[in-house]
Amino acid sequence: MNQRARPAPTSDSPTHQQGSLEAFLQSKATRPTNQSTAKASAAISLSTSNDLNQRIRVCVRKRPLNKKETSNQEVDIAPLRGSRTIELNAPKTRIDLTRYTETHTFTFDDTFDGSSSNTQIYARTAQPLVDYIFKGGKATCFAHGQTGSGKTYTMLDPNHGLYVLAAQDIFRLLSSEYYAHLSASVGFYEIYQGQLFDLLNQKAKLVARDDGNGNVVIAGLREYPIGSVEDLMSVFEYGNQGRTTGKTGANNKSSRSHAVLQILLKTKTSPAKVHGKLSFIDLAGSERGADRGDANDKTRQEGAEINKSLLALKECIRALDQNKNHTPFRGSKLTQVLRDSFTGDSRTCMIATISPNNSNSEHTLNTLRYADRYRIEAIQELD
Ligand SMILES: Nc1ncnc2c1ncn2[C@@H]1O[C@H](COP(=O)(O)OP(=O)(O)OP(=O)(O)O)[C@@H](O)[C@H]1O
Repeated sequence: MNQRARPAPTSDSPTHQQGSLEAFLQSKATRPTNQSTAKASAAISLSTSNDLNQRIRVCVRKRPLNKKETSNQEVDIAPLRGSRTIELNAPKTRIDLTRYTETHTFTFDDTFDGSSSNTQIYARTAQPLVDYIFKGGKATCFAHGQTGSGKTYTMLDPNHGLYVLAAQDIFRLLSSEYYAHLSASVGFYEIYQGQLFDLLNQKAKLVARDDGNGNVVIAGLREYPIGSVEDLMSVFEYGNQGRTTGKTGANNKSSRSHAVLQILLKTKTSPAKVHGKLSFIDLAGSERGADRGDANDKTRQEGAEINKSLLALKECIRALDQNKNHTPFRGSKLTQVLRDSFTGDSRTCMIATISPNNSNSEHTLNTLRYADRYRIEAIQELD
């Protein structure tokens, strides 16, 4: 039986029992903060090597086999070959029921296996983006992959997600005299069933608009000033409690929405100007009917909407890949919001997350193919 971790909002009337962000932060102020997770990270190199300075980087992260997969005697069918190449040995069955293996090989900017930590991944994915926003740019780091493959673990894990590691560097840089004119603030929203909801403002409905210069503006989004890593973690904790998750056959705490956490660097002038923006996007996972387990209507409807928006994202990647004049960004709220991550001089890092086991080979091939398309787009840009 499918169980929801918490009630999900309906499209036109989001349900939420959350108090305000201020009340939440006040209640936390009386509790000790988790200092151990906010240790200063290794020194950031402001002159990152050239291979990390591409406009688009595409990396793959393979998670370890989980307990269930191991006890089902599943095996890892996606060995890494060096630091950039991954092989997928997909099990196949012929019409006469004989079995064979189909091998696919892909090369990306970086590949990581189950032994890689978030800190190692951060250094090759989001850290260069932190550098970039301090130089005045816009950057996006997003995770894409099937349900249960490790997107949330990578991007938005409350203690060691890439956003925490980025915040450690951001506040270290902000504490230097060189950046004394800048301050940070955070916005956090989810895209659920084709609509935007503010996770820092009791799920108020938001509207995505084009500002006329090709920039996407989320009208009404609450931006909360933050002065430390602990501040950001508390604000995130509050917002994350409102995020729509549910239990599916593939993941006990599956994200049923796309979540966007954006950290803004602003000048301390009046009015303040946006100096740089870094968005972390944790996409809801692509799923098949079987992944949903014993799903109710709502879970099925959510799954259909998730797949529809991810399909729109794939259409955009395909259009970019084929150099089409028109890229269908208007195809979904997700692609509308992601639009300025794909165009202009913004920097983007896609982390394609995959499951290693044989029964997910179809999904894994699909994820690797789209990540590959996106990378070809990046290479064409360089030519
Ligand atoms: N690299 C990893 N090392 C150890 N455990 C991991 C790793 N990646 C994911 N996991 C574990 O696998 C489970 C699923 O991960 P996660 O929730 O991040 O998947 P997801 O891709 O965000 O799924 P969904 O799309 O359903 O939200 C979690 O229990 C998580 O802790």
